[in-house]
Amino acid sequence: MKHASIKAALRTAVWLAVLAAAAALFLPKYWLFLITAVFIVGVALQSLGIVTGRTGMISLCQMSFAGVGAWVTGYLNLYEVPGGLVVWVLLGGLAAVPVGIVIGLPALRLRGINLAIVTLGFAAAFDTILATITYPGQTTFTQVVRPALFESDKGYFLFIMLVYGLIAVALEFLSRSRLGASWLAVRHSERAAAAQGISIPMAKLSAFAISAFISGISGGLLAGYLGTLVAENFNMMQSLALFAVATMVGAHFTLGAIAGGLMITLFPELLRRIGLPQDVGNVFFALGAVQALSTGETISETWARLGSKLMPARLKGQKRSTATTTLAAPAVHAKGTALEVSGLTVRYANVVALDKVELSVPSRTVVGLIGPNGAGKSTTIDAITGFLPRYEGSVRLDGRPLEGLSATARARAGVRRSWQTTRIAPELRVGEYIRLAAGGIKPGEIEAVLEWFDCPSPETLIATVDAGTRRLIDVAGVVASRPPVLLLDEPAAGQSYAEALKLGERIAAIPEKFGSAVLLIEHDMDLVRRACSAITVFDFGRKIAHGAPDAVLGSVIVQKAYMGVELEEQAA
Ligand SMILES: Nc1ncnc2c1ncn2[C@@H]1O[C@H](COP(=O)(O)OP(=O)(O)OP(=O)(O)O)[C@@H](O)[C@H]1O
Repeated sequence: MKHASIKAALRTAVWLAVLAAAAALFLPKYWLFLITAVFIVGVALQSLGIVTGRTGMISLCQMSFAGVGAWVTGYLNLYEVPGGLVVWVLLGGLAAVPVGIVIGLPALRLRGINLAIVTLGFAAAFDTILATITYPGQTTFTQVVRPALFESDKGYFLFIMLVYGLIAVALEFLSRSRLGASWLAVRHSERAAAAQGISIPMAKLSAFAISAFISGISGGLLAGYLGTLVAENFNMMQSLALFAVATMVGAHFTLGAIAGGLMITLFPELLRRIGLPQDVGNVFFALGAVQALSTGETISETWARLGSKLMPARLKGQKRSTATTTLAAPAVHAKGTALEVSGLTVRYANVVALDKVELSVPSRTVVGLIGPNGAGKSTTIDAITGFLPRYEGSVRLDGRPLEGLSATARARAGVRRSWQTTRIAPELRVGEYIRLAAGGIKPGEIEAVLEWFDCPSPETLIATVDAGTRRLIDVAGVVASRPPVLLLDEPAAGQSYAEALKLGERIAAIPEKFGSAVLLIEHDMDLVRRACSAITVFDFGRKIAHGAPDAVLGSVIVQKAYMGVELEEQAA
């Protein structure tokens, strides 16, 4: 995984260096000056890519963070603080961090349009503040001093390319780190992310903080580019245009950020040359954003899709290496009852979904939980894993009550689950997902788990695998974390009959190979027979049977629950 990050980072660094050298050598002075702005805007777009593209939160105040960075840079320049532009820009970025965190706080509770209103409100408030103050050096026309080595316009272009490259490389590493994967997981499904033990507040606030830092840097770079700044450089309309372009191009991709920078910088130039009003640009950006939202695909993703069609199959990373890997020894958990549910009652308004049910899963066993549709099986899993606001009764893990713990805390304590519908972020690679799901797992162990489940190689993009395989990867991630208890909610959905039976065999072997106990919800009775040593049956929110699979599945009460009146009619 580390190897892949280094390769990706090197690739990015090399082609950016080639681009910089070609531009510096062949572009005329005026165009070089314009292209410098492209990459400064590209930095701002990269910052928005973190918060919006990667984490799925709307930020309409990104240029306000840039404004903070620019203001601090201008101030430090005015007072000739030692260190020069590099230090001032970094301090400007740091100054934007607390602002980013404060703006990020409402994101812990708000989503979508509500978060958009809050961030837009901040941008409007920032506009008002800027209208009453001036940028340091604005009235005295004090120019922000560029670093001595990069003073000329060509030099400053190379300086900007250096900064852009450093940020792009850092983001390559970040996007393949657990933090980067957790942002994508949060964007895709907050519930699934919490079930993996990810702290949602931490993921959201870190995204806002790092995004504000990079945006603050872009403001400082702009100060060095223009020399003096005015409030209009950072107003609300700039933030809105940035958001629209980021949505259109996919600013969390290095190429997308550059394409967005080109549009924002060169479009006004083009409009000026053909004599059209500048507002036409905003209309175009808005239409592009609507197009990307309605097709669900940004320009970068379209390029990637078309590019992958042209790529030879051998480069796509679908095949796992043939070398066989060995699973680590099973985890050692407490003996006795791993999971104990007593008197569990759940109501949805007038519907009693669960009525004082009892359930227990001994350690290192597989227990099936079956019942007709609406019997209360998923509700039981939701209650155990902390996804219901309230329930009556108690849930104990290795004898310890879980009441009062959030979903994240329960997952960290060792109750892990999969979902009826797969909730893996498609932008992740298989190995990144397993690492995200299983915490501090070693690369060799990731390979071994994937091999054991017959899943694609770690480098395979989730988006490229079919629904049945995604479910298998989902289960592999939960199993790889080797918790005391794992709850699998219909893991065979989307699999063929043969695949389901094979999965049944694998699930039966989980306690021995990984040390975990399993509570398995399934409708496929052949799979249940293969996997489980005991079965509990629910009907209408009550426990109606428990025991060995053959005895339970052969009992009249269970058959009646499944076939209802049909059986009564046959008996009559
Ligand atoms: N959010 C909800 N609001 C209201 N009622 C709900 C809600 N979720 C579940 N129910 C009701 O609670 C009962 C149990 O539902 P649950 O989804 O737990 O059943 P299940 O056994 O998992 O069914 P299936 O096999 O179809 O997934 C059903 O009557 C269902 O309609």
